[in-house]
This record gives sequence, structure tokens and C-alpha cells, in this order.
Amino acid sequence: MSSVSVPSLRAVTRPLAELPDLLAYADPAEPLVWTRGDRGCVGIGEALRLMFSGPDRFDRAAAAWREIAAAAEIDDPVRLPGSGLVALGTFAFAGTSGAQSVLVVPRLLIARHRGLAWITEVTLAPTGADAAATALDPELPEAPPLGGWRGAALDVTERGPQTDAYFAGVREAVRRIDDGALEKVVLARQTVAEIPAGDDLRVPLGRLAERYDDCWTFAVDGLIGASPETLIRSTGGAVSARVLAGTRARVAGDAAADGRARDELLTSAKDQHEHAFAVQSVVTALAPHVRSLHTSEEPFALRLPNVWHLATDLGAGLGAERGALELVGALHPTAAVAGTPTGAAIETIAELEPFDRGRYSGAVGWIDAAGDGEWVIALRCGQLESASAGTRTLTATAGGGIVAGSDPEHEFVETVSKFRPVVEAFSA
Ligand SMILES: C=C(O[C@@H]1C=C(C(=O)O)C=C[C@H]1O)C(=O)O
Repeated sequence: MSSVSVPSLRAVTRPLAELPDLLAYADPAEPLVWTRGDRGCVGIGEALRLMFSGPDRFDRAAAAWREIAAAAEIDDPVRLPGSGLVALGTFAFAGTSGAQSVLVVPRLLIARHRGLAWITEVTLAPTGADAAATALDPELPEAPPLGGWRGAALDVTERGPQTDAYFAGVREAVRRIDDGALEKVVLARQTVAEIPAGDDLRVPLGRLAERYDDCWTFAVDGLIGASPETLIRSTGGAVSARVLAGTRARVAGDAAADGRARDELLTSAKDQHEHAFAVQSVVTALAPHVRSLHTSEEPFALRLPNVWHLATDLGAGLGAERGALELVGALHPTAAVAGTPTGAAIETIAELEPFDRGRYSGAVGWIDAAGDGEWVIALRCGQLESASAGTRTLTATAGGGIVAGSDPEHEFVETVSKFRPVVEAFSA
């Protein structure tokens, strides 16, 4: 971005006296949402939208954001990560994807961090006029009335040409792994459904936020889901990440069998091995950019409503002059969504998956003017597009790591568990 075209934004943040019900304020048709438990934000309207594509999309977005943040006029007495100027974003998985990667600066942002809440209004800075004279304190708008919900029936167990291609891909991946071409590759499959155009998307978002309270529930530019995997969180100089690899379906209504599924995951040599690879890939990518990198000693079992995951948390101090978006670019794609080694895995995905992943398994999150932000891997999600006047298409994607000895049938069943958050959230 040349300096001539840098828009000059003005952001005014004010604390809110009461804690808002964030989701209630989201746009029913084009929600802009980032929430987990008693934290998060909801955007209303758009002050600015930046679009990127290609292999250098992260670098160009990070550079553009640095310039915009530097040029912005920010009146922010709250001074917390996520107050002042904020953009929400979603980035495509592949550098070759036809899907746009976007950063959106909402016109209004209502945010909450535990017991504190604030509102930020962003406008194009007035030129020539006395900015102070035109500035008004942003006010909480009326929440839109709750609309209807008819939902979509996503069938994720049906077999057909699409699943045939998935099974063939998994078998071929195992063959290539046996031949020594690569160690691990993550293969995914897609399913498509239609929802009525008038449906109020706060309904599925509310379900996701309630059921998946250990996950980040998000809605950015039609990408809607709840991800358990923190790619990077960088706030006030502290960096953290959560690496997941290794999955078992939860067993509903049978605590003993559910406990056995968890123990089997914790003691599986195959899963521990795959997990170690995923952790190593994040450590290697992150190490040059941070100080005092440490990981939880042993992987732990993360319990979600649909699955158990082997999980490792990482913590570090931020190195000099790095913002969250630069770290996202350095980390993406991790072995959790591509494989090992990365280059061979990306090529294998391009050859064996018969579709463009779009934003699935890319990054979704937010960034503020200081470079603080939170980004998760876009998993357990679906992308909504406008189809015809009356309907919108929902494309949901889920996958899993293929390693030596992976069984295609078993991998298919694992994807069914990973589709569950979206299937249930969008059901009638
Ligand atoms: C690829 C997905 O999930 C990833 C793959 C996992 C696995 O193979 O065990 C576990 C968590 C995620 O890192 C997905 O949800 O689509």
C-alpha cells in the first residue's frame, strides 16, 4: 500500500456503564462477531474493508495495518487490548485460493472483557475541520429484533461422489506416506446446504457460543464457526498458542466409555507422535519471533462437547517489533492443518482435495492498533455466500491428519465429529 492511499481513520472509544449482551447487537444477516465466554466483540457496519490474496497476503495485510494504525487518530481512555482501532479478519488457507482474505474495520465495535465493556466508533478523520468539534461520544445502538430461523439440514454421513473422492484421497495419502514422500498430511471434505436468506444468523452463533464456551465463536465476512485452536494470541507483550492434534469422538451418555476414549487418546503412540510433530512445527515457526518460549510438559486431553483433542499450550514473551498479524503469517500453515513437511503437505492437499478450501483452516481473528490480537485456526466452521434471492449457500469443511497406518473409514468418522458444531448450530 502506498502512503498516499492510507486512509486516515478516527477511532473514539468510551467505556460502557453496563455489560452488553454482545450477540444481541450483531447484524442478523452479516454478523461480525468474536466471542468466548465473558470476552469478545461485535462489529456493526463497516468503516473500512481491505482485501488481499496470494502467497504474501499475510505480509501485505500486516504492512497495510501498520500504516493504517500509524495514521489513525485514536481517542482511547480504555487502553486495553481490543480497545481503540480494531480490525476483524479472515485469511484463506492457500496462497492460490480464489477466496479473498479480508480485514474489516467496523464502524461501531461493542466489546467486553470480563467485567469491563466499551464501545468504539470509527469514522474517516475529518480533513480541515476541527476534529474535536465534530467528535461525539459513541452510543450503544438499538439491538435488532430477533428474526426467524429455519436453518439448514447438513448431511455429513451420506456417501456419494464427494465422499468417494475423500476416501480415494486418504488411501493415496497413506500410499505416499508409506513411500516416504511425506510424514503427515491433513485432508478435508466439504458438504453444502442452503439456508433461507432471511434467517437470523445470531441463532447459530448463540448456539455455538453457548455449547462451545472453550472455543472462539466467530463470524467474519460470512465465515461462521467455533474453533478450539488458538493460532496466536499476542496481548501486552505476552504470546500464547494452543496446538491440537489427535482426536477421539466423545461418547454421549456413557461416562465410562467416554473416559476410555480419552485415555486411549492420551496413551496412543500414533497420536502422541502426530501431536509432537504439530507442536514442533509451531515451536520452530514461533521461536525466531519470541523470547522464553515454553510449552506445557505433557499434552493434555481437551474436552469439547463433540471431541477429545490432544492439546499443548505454548507461552512466550513477544520479541521486538512484532504484531499478531506478523506472527500469524510466520505460523501459517501449521502441521495441524497442512502436515509435515509443510511444502510437500501443501502440494499433496492441492493434488488430493478436489476443492478450494477458501478460508477453512486459514486464520480468523482480530488486531488492534498496537498490534495486539487473537487469531484462531478457522476450524469447525462454514462459509456462507449469497446464492439466489431467497437462499444462501453454506459450505462446511472438516478434516484430519493422515499419517502412516491411518484408516480411511476411521478418518471419515472423525470428520463427522468435527462437523458436529456446524451441523447442530445450523439445524432447524
Ligand atoms: C483439521 C481439523 O482439525 C485439526 C486436526 C486434528 C486431528 O487431526 O486430530 C485435530 C485438531 C485440529 O488441529 C478440522 O477440524 O477440520
